[in-house]
Amino acid sequence: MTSDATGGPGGEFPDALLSLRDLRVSYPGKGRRAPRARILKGVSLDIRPGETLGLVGESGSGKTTIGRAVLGLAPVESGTVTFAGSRIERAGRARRRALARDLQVVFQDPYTSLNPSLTVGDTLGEPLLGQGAGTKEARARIAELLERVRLPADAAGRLPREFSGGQRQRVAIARALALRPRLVICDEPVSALDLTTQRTVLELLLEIQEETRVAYLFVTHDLGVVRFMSHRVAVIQGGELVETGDAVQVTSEPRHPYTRALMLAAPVADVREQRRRREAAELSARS
Ligand SMILES: Nc1ncnc2c1ncn2[C@@H]1O[C@H](COP(=O)(O)OP(=O)(O)OP(=O)(O)O)[C@@H](O)[C@H]1O
Repeated sequence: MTSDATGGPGGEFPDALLSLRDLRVSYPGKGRRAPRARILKGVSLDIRPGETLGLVGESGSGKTTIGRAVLGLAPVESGTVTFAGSRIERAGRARRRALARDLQVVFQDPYTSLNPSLTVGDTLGEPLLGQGAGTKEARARIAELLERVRLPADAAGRLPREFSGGQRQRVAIARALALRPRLVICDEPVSALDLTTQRTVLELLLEIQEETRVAYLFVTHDLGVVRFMSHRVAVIQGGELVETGDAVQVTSEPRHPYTRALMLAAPVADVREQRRRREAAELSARS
């Protein structure tokens, strides 16, 4: 079966910024004779400019692998990845370097994703200088970025260890934004943060999207977060997309049994809300 989060039956989004078609990723088996481990089994999805596609599914379902395949970090067996009109699934190193202008990533763990020996200024300056900016231009852009993510200007001279998890994640976001990308892959960007900090970082990402029209592929296992952030949601199970659609519709009236099960498994503090969800899921299962 081919999984599909495109514009509908045969209805691709003609204005898509990123399109995956029948994408298959597999890794060599562990032993010499072991079969390859098939991780993505024919995934198709579209993301339009300025849009957030939330990608949800349980641990091991292949969410991160989709992001890695787009970034050229997972072995694509077959299928296509088209970004801004060009096929990139087999892009070499030079093309990848050029693509870094438009395609960036924010990882889950702000404690390991930043180089501990680089100051925040050097962390933000690296991509700018690497793409040919002059020192003065880079310095101005660093100041702008720090202000954008609401860090003080003197943060530039400090090391990551001097910052909290939420502040570090804001540095990681600033670094991803440095080159004004068109798409940022956000791989569980708030899962390592406490709830209040999560909210601040998510709101920051939304503000930035409003200002810049950046698109996000937003990977998360948290249905509350996905609903808050996404325009559309794709649900992945065992390397296949099982349901896709408008974020509110998928999270409040899921059609696929797997999505319903995910919804029921999602922790909610409020017992009445838990009951409401269960009843809604049962109703929708009957209809
Ligand atoms: N380099 C690799 N070699 C072999 N198998 C891999 C490799 N990377 C990932 N996998 C396997 O691919 C499957 C999907 O992993 P992936 O990280 O995409 O899942 P996920 O949905 O992002 O999970 P999580 O929410 O736990 O991060 C897992 O079974 C994982 O063990």
